[in-house]
Parts: sequence; structure tokens; C-alpha cells
Amino acid sequence: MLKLIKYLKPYIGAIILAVILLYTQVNMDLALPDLMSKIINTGIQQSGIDDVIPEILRDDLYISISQEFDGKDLQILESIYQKSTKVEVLKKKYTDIENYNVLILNKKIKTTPNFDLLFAKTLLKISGMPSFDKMGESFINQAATTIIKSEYTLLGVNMGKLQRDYIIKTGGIMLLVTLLSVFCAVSVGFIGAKTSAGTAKTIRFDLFSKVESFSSAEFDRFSTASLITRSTNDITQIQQIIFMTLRMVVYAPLMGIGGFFRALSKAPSMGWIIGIAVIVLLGIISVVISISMPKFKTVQKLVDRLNLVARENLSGLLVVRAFNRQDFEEERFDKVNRDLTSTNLFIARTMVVLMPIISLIMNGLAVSIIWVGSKQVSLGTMQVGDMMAFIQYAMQIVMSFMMMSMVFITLPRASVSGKRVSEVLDIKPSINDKIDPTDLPKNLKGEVTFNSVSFKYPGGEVNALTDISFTAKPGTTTAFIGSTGSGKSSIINLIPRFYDVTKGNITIDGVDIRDIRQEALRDVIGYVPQKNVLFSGTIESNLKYGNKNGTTEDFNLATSTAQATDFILEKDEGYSFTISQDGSNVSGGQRQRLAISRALMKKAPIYIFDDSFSALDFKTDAKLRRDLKLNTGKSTIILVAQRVATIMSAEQIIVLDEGKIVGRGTHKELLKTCPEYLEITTSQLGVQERV
Ligand SMILES: Nc1ncnc2c1ncn2[C@@H]1O[C@H](COP(=O)(O)OP(=O)(O)OP(=O)(O)O)[C@@H](O)[C@H]1O
Repeated sequence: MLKLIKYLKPYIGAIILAVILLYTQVNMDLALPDLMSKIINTGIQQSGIDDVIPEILRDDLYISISQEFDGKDLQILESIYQKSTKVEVLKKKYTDIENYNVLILNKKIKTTPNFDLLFAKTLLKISGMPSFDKMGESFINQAATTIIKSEYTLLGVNMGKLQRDYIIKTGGIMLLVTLLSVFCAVSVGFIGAKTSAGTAKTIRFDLFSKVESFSSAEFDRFSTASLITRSTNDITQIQQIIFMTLRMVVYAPLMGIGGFFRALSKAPSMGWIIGIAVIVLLGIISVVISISMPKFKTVQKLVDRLNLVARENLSGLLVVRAFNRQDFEEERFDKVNRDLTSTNLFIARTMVVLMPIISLIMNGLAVSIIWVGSKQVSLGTMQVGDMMAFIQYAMQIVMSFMMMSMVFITLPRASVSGKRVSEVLDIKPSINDKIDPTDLPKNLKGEVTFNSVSFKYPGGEVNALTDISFTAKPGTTTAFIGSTGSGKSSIINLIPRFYDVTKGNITIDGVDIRDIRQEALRDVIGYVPQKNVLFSGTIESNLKYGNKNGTTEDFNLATSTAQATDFILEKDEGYSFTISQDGSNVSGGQRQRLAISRALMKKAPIYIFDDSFSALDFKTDAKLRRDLKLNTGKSTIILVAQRVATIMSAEQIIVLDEGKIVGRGTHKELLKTCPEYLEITTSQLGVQERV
């Protein structure tokens, strides 16, 4: 998984921006409970009076207070209150101000909390109220505001308006803070979606390119279904975890830690309640994760298996029907389907249990806070608003733990997917170009030579080919014949380097094919595989696969040589006829002829036909070979065939048996010298045809 982190490099800027936005969002979210507590404490309980030091003090009250002060405190008091002549300005708020001699607060001088507390206590003392010494600071301040309230009423302040204004102002701030938080959340969501989808796109592309670079040896390691799951489902898991991580990994811890400190600042004595809740929560989450984690790892393997069975069934549908094995296949599919469902259900059930437990913890937490907090409120050591804010902070802390646990729950599955994707990306193709590849000669003749070639399939125990030596000359046909599994296709697949030889070497015009760039090598070879593959599109697009700049003359020559012109022209759309997936809407013989035409479009110096005439009737086969000889002129033709009739006229026939050459020569020579050849010929041709 960590290996895939490099894919996030192009998004570093976006990720940094997301972190900044998340930091802002956390601060906004943490500010909301505090603002709410201000509305309750100051707005509702203190009638909107947010400071124990009043803006205006009547003369006589000032004198009474100053008599209680001495030393430094008196100096501060004298410095913050001054006589003012600008009473007119204040008349709007303090309508009866003219009836009194007043002192005005110099707001520029900030007082300390200690001074504020002393001021509040003094106010209570001179008003004849108890000093509430045992009560908390906030309670004393709140009691003092009742005196300030009666002072303000005396000075003509509209207390209803003062309270309303405070609540509206604080509520407005809350609204702004919420909007900013929403903006941050939406922006992070957008950045997250862009980053995760973009990263997934790049990984998917790299995976596809990597698979494209695979030689047959690498393809043998992974099933097609697994490669498809890896480039779709697995990458989607990675995309999801990137989105989730970006959204939660920064937000949740910041929220948890920030919430904890803010909660403590509101009511340090209740910190232990959150502590207990977090410990219980962590315990439950750990149990759930430890139960579900191994199952997450199984899910990806089961998705692989489901894809494999589905793919096999879909591509082999006709065989399944022909053998009436629908029930068996349904059962096979049903089993994997059931396995996947039950694993997913197990995970879902475990998760489902988690939700009510978390909800119970949250509600239990709220009840405990109210239980303990209300006692403190009644004792006067805590304000109602602070208790409410504490509950909200506690919820935010629990939520942050929940978010982190979601990441931890998803992480194992994504990490399995990450490993599966890295596994493919890390593969070093076994067939590579040399650092300093040799160029093929400009006027390439196309002489293919095998020099004592032996070959073993990767992971194979015995040689598929042993000590193969021959030369296929330009302008001639070299044909291979032999029983099934004798190694014919193996020889042919070595020429375009689908595999590399284990021993010996193969040369083209004397140049070792391992010294040539793979692209240049394959450019000079027209290849028709044993299993003809056509791509969805039109006949034209399929032919252009051989030569994208092919002209109409090229089309005509290639298709007429491959005996495909007649059936193409029979179609109303001609070359524009639509070929469906896998070429399933043309017959086997037509597919074969189109595949031959595609190779002929290349006008290559070397042509390889791997059992490419098997689906043709004898007449078409003969015509095709005749035209091929005529139109490919100086090219080297290497062909594999099961039918002796197809190769009879070849200049060189090589007979294979168990990966070794057991006969070599023309048809006539082999009849005399090679018993294996004679045996094959006897089984296929009548006495007359043999000579
Ligand atoms: N991808 C592979 N991995 C391992 N062994 C393989 C692979 N492909 C073929 N073989 C083995 O190599 C040997 C030669 O196979 P090859 O396909 O060359 O035979 P062939 O003569 O072309 O057969 P056919 O006429 O049936 O196509 C066989 O024993 C086969 O089992």
C-alpha cells in the first residue's frame, strides 16, 4: 500500500490545501459549542451583559467601590474609569444618563481576570448580597451582572433590546462559523474526490500499461479475472481509502484533541467521564476490528473467484449449454456467490452491532455529564451553558474516535487491495529491450535461423523444445508438423519473443532477436495466432490493426490473398461491417481469413501462421496458399499445420516429436526418410494424394 503513496505526488498542493481547510473546519466546529454556551450563559442568564466591568458607572457607585479598593487595584480602577463630557454619544443607549453624574470605561485598558473577580465580589458586597466565596468564578460573575443590570436599568438601558442584540449577534456569528465549516467540508470533499479519483485513474493506467508490457510468462502468473479485479475493484478500494483518509485522518485527531482540551476548559472536574467513555469505546472498536479484519482480507479473494467463475461461464456459455451443465455451473457460481455474501454479511453484522453500542455510549455519556454537571450547576460551580458545551465537546470527541475507527476498519481491506495492485505493478517483465539495441538491416531479407534452441516454460519441469536448429529462407515456406503437444506453437512463439529461449539463439538475417528492439522485431513479422482474436469495431478497423495507413488497394490485396473478399463484399456494409466482441458475429473460417488479412496488411518480410488454415475448407485452403505464394513474394513464411495437404508444397517441412526435430526435408523426401511423417500422411491422405 505504502508503495502506492508516490501516486499522490501530483496532488501534494491539493492535499496541503485540504489539511488547511480541515484545520479551519475543526476550529469552526469546536467554536460552535462555546458560542452556544455564551448564548445560554451571557445571552439568557446574564441578559446579554457580557462583562462584569460595566461601560458606565454612576458616581456614587464608583465611590463606594473605590472605597473597597486599595493599592494597585485602586490604581487600575482609577485608570479605567474617567469622567466624560461626551454624554451625548451615549444618550442613545443610556437614555437617562443625563440624570446622573457618570464615569465612563476606557475600553482600551484591559483588566485581568483577578481584577474582574475582585470587582464582581465588591459589587456583591456593597449591594449587601452574599459574596458567594465558595462558588465558582463564573457564578460570582453571573451574580454580579444582576447588579449591573439594575444599574443599566436605572440609566435607561432597554434591557430587552440589549439581550436580544447579544443573542442575535452571537447567533449570527454561529451561523457564519457554520457556513465556513460547511464551506471547508464541501471544499475538502471536492479536493478528496478529485485527488482520489485522479490517483485511481493514474494507477489504473499504469496497471494497464504494465499488463500491456507483460510477456506470456507474466500472463501465465495471473488469471485474466484476477487482473480485471485488480484494475477495477481493488483500485476502487484504494480510491475510497484515499478519500476517507484525506477527509478523516487529519480531521478526527484534531477534533478529538481540540475537543478534549476545550471540554476540560469548560469543566475540568468532569474530564474523567470522557476518559471512561473513550476507554470503553476503544475496547469495543478493538474487539470489532479484530473480529472483522481477517474477513476483509478474504473478501478481495472471493471477488476474484466470483469474477473468474462468471468470466469462464460467460465465455464458455455454448459449451455449458451443449453439455447441459447449467445446473452444475449455477451451483459453482452459487457457492462462490454465497461465500462472498456470507463474508460480507458477517462484516455487516459486526459493524451493525457497533452502531447501537456507540449510540449507547454517546447517550450514556450525555446522561452522565448531565447527572454530574447538574449537581455542580446547583452548587454554583458550573454554568448551564458550560455543561451543555461540555456535552457537545464530549460528542465531538466520541465522533472523532468513531471516524478514526472507520479508517482503521477500511484500511486492512484497502491495504490488501494495495498489495494486490503493487504485486502487478512491481513485476519486472522478463522480456526486455537491451540498453543498446541493434537495428535491423535496412534491406531486411527475413532469414530466420534457430541455433540449437532449447526452451522450457517458466515453472515447467521439462524442456518443451530441445536442440532445435533450422533456417527459414526468404521466398520459401517452412512448415512444422507433428502430433499435438509436440512443440509447434512453442517454436513459433519464440520468434516474436513472446518467450525467450532458454538455450541457443534465434537470429534474423544474422542478428540475435534479443538484440533487437521488441517493437522493431514485431514490426517485421506478420503473425496469425492459433486462436484468432478480432476486436470489436468494423472489418476496416480490424484490418487497420495491421497497418493503420493501409490504402484501399492494400485492403483489397490482403483480403483477396486471404480469400476474404467475397464474404466481405457480400455484406451490405462491406468493410464497414460491424464486428462484435471477440468477432462472434462472423464464422470461424471468416474470422480466420480476417486474421490472415490483418497480418498480410503489414507487408512484412516474415509471416507466421500458427495453424491458421485449420478452419478453411480444402478448396479455400489451396487457393489461399497459392495466392499467398504469389503475393508475399520474397517473404519468409513459417507455418504450423495439422493437415499434410496444407504443407505438402512447402520447400522445407520440419517434423516434430516431443519437442525435438525428427525429420526435415520436402514432402517427397520425408515420405522416404521419416516414419513419423509417413504415419501422419498415411492417416490423412489416400495413396494417390500422397505423391
Ligand atoms: N504456457 C505454457 N506453460 C507451460 N507449458 C506449456 C505452455 N504452453 C504449452 N505448454 C506445453 O509445451 C508443450 C508444447 O506445446 P505446444 O503448444 O507448443 O504444442 P503444439 O505442437 O503447438 O500443440 P497443438 O498442435 O495441440 O497446438 C506441451 O507439452 C504443452 O503442455
